[in-house]
Amino acid sequence: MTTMSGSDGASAAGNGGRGWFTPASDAEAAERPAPGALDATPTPQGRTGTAAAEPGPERRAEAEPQAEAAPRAEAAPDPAASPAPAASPVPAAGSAPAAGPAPAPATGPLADSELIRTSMDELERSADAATAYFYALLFVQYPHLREMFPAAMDNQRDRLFRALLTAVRLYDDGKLLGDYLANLGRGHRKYGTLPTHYPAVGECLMAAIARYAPNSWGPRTEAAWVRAYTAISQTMIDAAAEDERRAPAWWDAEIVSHELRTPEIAVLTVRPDQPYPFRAGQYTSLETPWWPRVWRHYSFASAPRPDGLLTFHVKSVPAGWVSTALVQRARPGDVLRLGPPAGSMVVDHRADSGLLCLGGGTGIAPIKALVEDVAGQGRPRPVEVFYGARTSHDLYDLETMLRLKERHRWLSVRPVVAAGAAQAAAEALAGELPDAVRRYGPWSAYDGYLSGPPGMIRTGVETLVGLGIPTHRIRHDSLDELVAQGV
Ligand SMILES: NC(=O)C1=CN([C@@H]2O[C@H](COP(=O)(O)OP(=O)(O)OC[C@H]3O[C@@H](n4cnc5c(N)ncnc54)[C@H](O)[C@@H]3O)[C@@H](O)[C@H]2O)C=CC1
Repeated sequence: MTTMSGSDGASAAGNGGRGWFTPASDAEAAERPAPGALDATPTPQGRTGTAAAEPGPERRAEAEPQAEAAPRAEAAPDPAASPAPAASPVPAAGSAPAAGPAPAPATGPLADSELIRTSMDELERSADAATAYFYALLFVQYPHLREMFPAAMDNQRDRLFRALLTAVRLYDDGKLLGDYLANLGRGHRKYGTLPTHYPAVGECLMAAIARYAPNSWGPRTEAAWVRAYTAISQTMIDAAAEDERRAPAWWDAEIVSHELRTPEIAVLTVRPDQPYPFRAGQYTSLETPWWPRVWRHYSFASAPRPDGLLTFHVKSVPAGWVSTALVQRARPGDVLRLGPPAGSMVVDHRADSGLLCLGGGTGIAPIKALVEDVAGQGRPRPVEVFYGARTSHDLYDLETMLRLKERHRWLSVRPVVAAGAAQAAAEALAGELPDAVRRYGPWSAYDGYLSGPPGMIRTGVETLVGLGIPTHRIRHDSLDELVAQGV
């Protein structure tokens, strides 16, 4: 992965008209791929195509717009009628990026990070309009890119802004930002995004920021953004290129079993067309044949198995295209498409500490995988699972969890039902999941693992911290991603 240091990456406005992504040297330019897009959800075209950025994992139970109509970008302000200020030149397709540009001079009164944050703060106030404008401009200027995106763009808009916000938030933490962007780059391989897409996206992004953050826009801010965008692109391109050497851009996976546990919840088992390496606690992105280019994230509900099969728990949510299709329409024989594994909610097997696991609803899926993972290590350590649901009827995987408990003496499983004692099964605790955890303990020697709806994760983390588990020992999937998914 490229380190983010080097050329200034300034735009035409900022560097005397050289244009963006000017190669640092001809030799490097010859060797490097051209930049790609910051946030595309492109069509899976070429299996081995290098990629752009995945805007952070959306989360599993998606709330999608109901009407599947013409692209929503049409509702955006007409960029042709009203050109953006400070429009920068389009770098030639295939032009090579600068080598490892620095994301920010970290010192000085107006470091890049400060300029970028100020403009993001202003942009955030018009986030919807800015993202709509961005996509409208992109599709007007580069119509061939339209087919790479889903027909309805609502979720896509969120994803772009979320990716930007995350990158900006992590801007001063080189390691975290690098990991995030590398993951984004790898994740975009499945879309078939090409490095040559990055300049187009960069140009339209700058135009949107210039238009919707006019008070903070100027040559210095523009130059800071160009440096940042160039660095971001390069990191993602490098990560995708590296990934290309060892993994396919996506996996086809045939459904081998489809089990309805409740009218809304299905357990799907799939067979990938080639080995799919992942770790218990991770998740993947999944595309169905019925909604091309619409990807959703689901956790693996089992640790890696010798037969290579993968299992997912899917709950259909109102207006959820993918989830509803997976629960109500999918059948054995249907073929899904999987992106690469992602996520860091994994067990450190070098440690001996106990695991305190909170699984809310279908959030129990990765918790079950973690339990199997610990069992597979053959080195017993205490694992305490609190499994929450609204009613006892919704504890769709309780039997499996109780069977695991019977097999492993180090495992405890406590069902928790939120809807009140009257509806609780005899053996279930009543109340919210985090409250139930408080009744047991002490937990300060445990590591926390949380998976479920965003509200549960928020209160769960607060609770565990209050019970003496430091934040660095608490793991969960990104809250931003859960929230942005609209769940
Ligand atoms: N399917 C999958 O692979 C995975 C799904 N998820 C997420 O898990 C969630 C599952 O949704 P549902 O099954 O509908 O769960 P749900 O909404 O029925 O809630 C399950 C549990 O969480 C508790 N809870 C909910 N909101 C809370 C709050 N604000 N404070 C404290 N406790 C709260 C409830 O009391 C209940 O015990 C979705 O958000 C999904 O994105 C997370 C990881 C994996």
